[in-house]
Amino acid sequence: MDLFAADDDAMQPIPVEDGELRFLQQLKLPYPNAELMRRLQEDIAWRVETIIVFGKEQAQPRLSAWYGEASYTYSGKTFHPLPFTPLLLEIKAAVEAASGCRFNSVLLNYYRDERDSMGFHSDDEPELGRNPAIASFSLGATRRFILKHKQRPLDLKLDLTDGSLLLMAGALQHYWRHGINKSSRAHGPRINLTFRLVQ
Ligand SMILES: O=C(O)CCC(=O)C(=O)O
Ligand SMILES: [Fe+2]
Repeated sequence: MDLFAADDDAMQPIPVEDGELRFLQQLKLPYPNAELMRRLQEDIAWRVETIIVFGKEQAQPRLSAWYGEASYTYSGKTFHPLPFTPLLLEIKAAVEAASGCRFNSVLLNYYRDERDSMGFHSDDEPELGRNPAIASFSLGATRRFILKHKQRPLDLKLDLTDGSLLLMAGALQHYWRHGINKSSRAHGPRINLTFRLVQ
């Protein structure tokens, strides 16, 4: 066996300071991406979450859902997840095999079109522990994932394509924020799943 042969199933490092990023173009799963996308669109209990901005309730500009085994606080709200579905368990197993990390919960986000977005944040809640590994699986339309360093004028832009897996690890959440801006160009629907290990 050639240990140094190019391995299409291995996550490749993306050079970044103050943290770790790894990327895989296509996560191996027993279903085509389009079928996974359709099943998740239909079967997930999608909700519009609200957040309080300057004392006013505002709908988040996307749909979301939590599944898994542990409740979790995010943007100041505590979520009580639904139990993993068989399909989510299959995806989780594939994500764990590719990343070598273990996860017990997933936040799903559904960007309906180019007007949906995710504000800049770090996934640094105490429940995630120090230097959490977070695996982000994308389906559907390509959207640009932007990372901005908190202390230095550095940014990084990654186009997250259909079927791709991004792993954020090491001190990344400590030093960087990430988000997805609205786009002025038309985009179809996109679903993103971020797998986490909640302590
Ligand atoms: O949709 C994405 O790619 C990012 C999702 C994200 O940052 C999160 O769920 O915390
Ligand atoms: Fe995030």
